[in-house]
Amino acid sequence: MEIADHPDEVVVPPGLPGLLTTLADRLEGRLALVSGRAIAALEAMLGPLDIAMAGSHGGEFRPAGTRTVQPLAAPIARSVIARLRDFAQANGDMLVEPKPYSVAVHYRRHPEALEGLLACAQTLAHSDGLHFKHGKQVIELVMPGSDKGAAVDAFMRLDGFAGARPLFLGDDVTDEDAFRAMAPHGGAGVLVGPPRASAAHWRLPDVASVHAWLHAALDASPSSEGSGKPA
Ligand SMILES: O=P(O)(O)OC[C@H]1O[C@H](O[C@H]2O[C@H](CO)[C@@H](O)[C@H](O)[C@H]2O)[C@H](O)[C@@H](O)[C@@H]1O
Repeated sequence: MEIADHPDEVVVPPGLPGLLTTLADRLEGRLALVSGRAIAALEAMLGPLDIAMAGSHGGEFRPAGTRTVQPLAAPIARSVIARLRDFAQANGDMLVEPKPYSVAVHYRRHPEALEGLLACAQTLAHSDGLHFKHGKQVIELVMPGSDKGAAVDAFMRLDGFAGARPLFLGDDVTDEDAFRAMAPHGGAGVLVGPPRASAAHWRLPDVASVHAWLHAALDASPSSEGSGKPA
């Protein structure tokens, strides 16, 4: 999906949920969505999908075949969210996005507030023992132990994934933890976007090329009937 000005304005291409479901079926369940967003936010965008998911940067984890979300971290303290809300309100009413195991503050509409936001977030990270992430026009505080690499490792311990050679596609700096987690499993990362220093071994230039690659993979897979189109 392409970046939008506001998280609620993301446009999901109409064929994407079907494409993901078809891929998951073709891979016999060995497909997982690993996101900085909450699992609830992923489902609000994509609809209810029976696909393995990890949200809140790996703080929450849900294998396929269940609606039960397992925590991989402790919930973030309400006092941290309240402090960031106070800062955001005092600085142009920046968007605060609380998630079960992390909290994001979006400064896309208020770049002038970035310096103060970084100082506020780093102070909170230090005082409350949180990890700090700086994504695309967003800063996030997450519970220790929750990152996308930890989520990858948790999936790879499941029977359905164990022994598979994983590929992880991502565009954000927060995807680097997952790219680094690929090597011990014999897998590789695929950076989506322009070249940058990255632990990924491969690169696709943009979201459109990811969709094209996934459709080509479906077309080429042995059980495909040739259309590559999701059912
Ligand atoms: O791991 P991801 O699935 O890539 O999630 C990363 C963050 O995505 C969202 O923020 C980003 O997308 C927004 C909508 O396009 C954009 O407005 C924002 O600037 C981006 O940082 C989401 O809101 C965050 O919670 C995720 O951590």
